[in-house]
Amino acid sequence: MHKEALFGKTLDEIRQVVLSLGLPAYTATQIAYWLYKTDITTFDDMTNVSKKVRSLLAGHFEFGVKAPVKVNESADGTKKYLFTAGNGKFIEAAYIPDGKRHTLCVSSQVGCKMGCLFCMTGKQGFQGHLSAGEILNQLRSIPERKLMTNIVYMGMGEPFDNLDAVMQSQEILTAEYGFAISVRKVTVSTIGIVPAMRVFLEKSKCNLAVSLHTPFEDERRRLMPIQNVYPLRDVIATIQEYDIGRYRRVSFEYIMFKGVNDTRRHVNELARLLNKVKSRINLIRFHPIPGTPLMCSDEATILDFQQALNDKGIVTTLRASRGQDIEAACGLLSTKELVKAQKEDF
Ligand SMILES: C[S@@+](CC[C@H](N)C(=O)[O-])C[C@H]1O[C@@H](n2cnc3c(N)ncnc32)[C@H](O)[C@@H]1O
Ligand code: SF4
Repeated sequence: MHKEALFGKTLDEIRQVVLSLGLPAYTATQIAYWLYKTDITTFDDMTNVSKKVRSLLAGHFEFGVKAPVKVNESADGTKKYLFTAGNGKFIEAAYIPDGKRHTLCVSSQVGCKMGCLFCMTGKQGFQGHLSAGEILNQLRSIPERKLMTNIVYMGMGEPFDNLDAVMQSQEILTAEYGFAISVRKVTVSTIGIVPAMRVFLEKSKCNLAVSLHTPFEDERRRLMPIQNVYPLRDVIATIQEYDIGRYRRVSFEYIMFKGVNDTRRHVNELARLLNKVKSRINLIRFHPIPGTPLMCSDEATILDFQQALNDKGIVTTLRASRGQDIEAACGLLSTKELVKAQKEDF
């Protein structure tokens, strides 16, 4: 019999479970503590819960955390963790230490439907949604979990194509009963799915990052098919409808592609487009993937581009390229494992 996982449930949901099993309400708080504040992995380890309750829980639920199946460590300290996601499927989480900042980049789906030209996860196609528990397990089950200061939903998949699980995982990530990470330290990256983005802007206080990559709509259409459904102008107009507040951050991600989106024309159009949007731009070096003619802009061009945007009054940062020696492009490691698993099947 397939048992539902308890890990990944909100405190309210745990209360429902507890009441349905005829247990006292306070048991819910105890269970949440063991799920989200400790590193135990079985009901038996819940030592302040009676044996009877533990076996009742074990009879109805699985605990729901699982260790990574593989880890690759880069010379710069970045680690890529690989998790199974059922039936020969794999997802990745990247741990990126940087001085006092410890960032975990989590996946929200197995593969992705969006088909961006430059993305290895996109090339895998869509294989499934992750549950809130599977998203949070990427944090819960790695040795560095207690160090983590920042969580970014920038791994495999489009978070706003799996909105319910992403919102639920965020609740648990930021709640006092959960992992208690500040909303200011959590960022969700999206290709710009407008209806889900609205829900997120209304209901969550976490930061938003939008993958922009070119200010010109025809160019963006070629890089990112989603442009046909939710054009950039609608994405930006939607963001402008909301009062972003003092602490919340909206940023635009911009991968630098040589000879494609790295000219003065692009700087000028970006400045025009983002003129009235309280935001910043985060430049990203393109991590090459097999089967695409796209290349990364050269270093001098990237630095000039950054300077030119800053000169126009747009706060522009350049993301450090990390983990280059361990399949830095998100989706590469899991693709390798997927191909290996498929070969073993034959
Ligand atoms: C993998 S996506 C996941 C989040 C969401 N689906 C999105 O596109 O924003 C996170 C970021 O990685 C970027 N990205 C994808 N492939 C890349 C590559 N080969 N090199 C550098 N960045 C890449 C995306 O454009 C996006 O800004
Ligand atoms: S960049 Fe994001 S939206 Fe595009 S295919 Fe990759 S994961 Fe999906």
